[in-house]
Amino acid sequence: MIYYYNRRTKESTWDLPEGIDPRDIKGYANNQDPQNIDPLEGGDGRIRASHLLVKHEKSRRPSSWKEPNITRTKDEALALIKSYHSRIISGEITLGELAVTESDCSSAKRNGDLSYFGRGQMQPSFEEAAFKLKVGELSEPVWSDSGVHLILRTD
Ligand SMILES: N=C(N)NCCC[C@H](NC(=O)[C@@H]1CCC/C1=C/[C@H](COP(=O)(O)O)NC=O)C(N)=O
Repeated sequence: MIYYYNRRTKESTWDLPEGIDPRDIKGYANNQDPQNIDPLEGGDGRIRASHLLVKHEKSRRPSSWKEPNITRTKDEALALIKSYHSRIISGEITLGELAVTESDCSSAKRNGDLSYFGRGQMQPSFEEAAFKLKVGELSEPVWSDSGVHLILRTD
C-alpha cells in the first residue's frame, strides 16, 4: 500500500490526492512507503526560478551578451557574486534588477527568469540547489559548468 503525506498541510492519506499524477511521485512505481508529495513543486514536479550568472575564464562558454571574451578568474567571479548576494539580502536591490545589468546569461533580458523547469533540464548542481529552495528563497553561490550563480526560486 502506498501512504501519502503532504509536508505542507501535514495531511496523510492512503488515496492519491486530487490532481497529483502518480508518475510525478518518486518511488510510486516501486510501491515504496511512505510517499512524500512535495506540494511546493505544484504537483507537476516543475519549479520556476530566476538566476544571476557570473562567468569566468574556465566557464563552459566564457562569453556573454555583456562580454564577448570573459577573462575574470573563478575567484574574481566568486567575489563579485558574493557582493551581489550581500546587496540583495540587505534589500538594496533585487536579484531581478541586478541580473538585468550584471548576469552573463541571456536571461538577463528577462530579469534572470528561467521560467518553469523540471528535473533533468538544468545542470545537476544548479538543479539540486534550485529544487532545495523554498519559494522566495535566495541561494548561496552555486557553481555549475556555466560559472557561479545566485538562484531565486519564484514558484
Ligand atoms: N530550460 C531553459 N530555460 N533553458 C535551457 C537551459 C539549458 C541548461 N542550462 C543550464 O543548466 C545553465 C545553468 C542554469 C541556467 C543555465 C543557463 C545557461 C548559462 O549559459 P551557458 O553556460 O549555456 O553559456 N544558458 C542557457 O542555457 C543546460 N542543461 O545546459
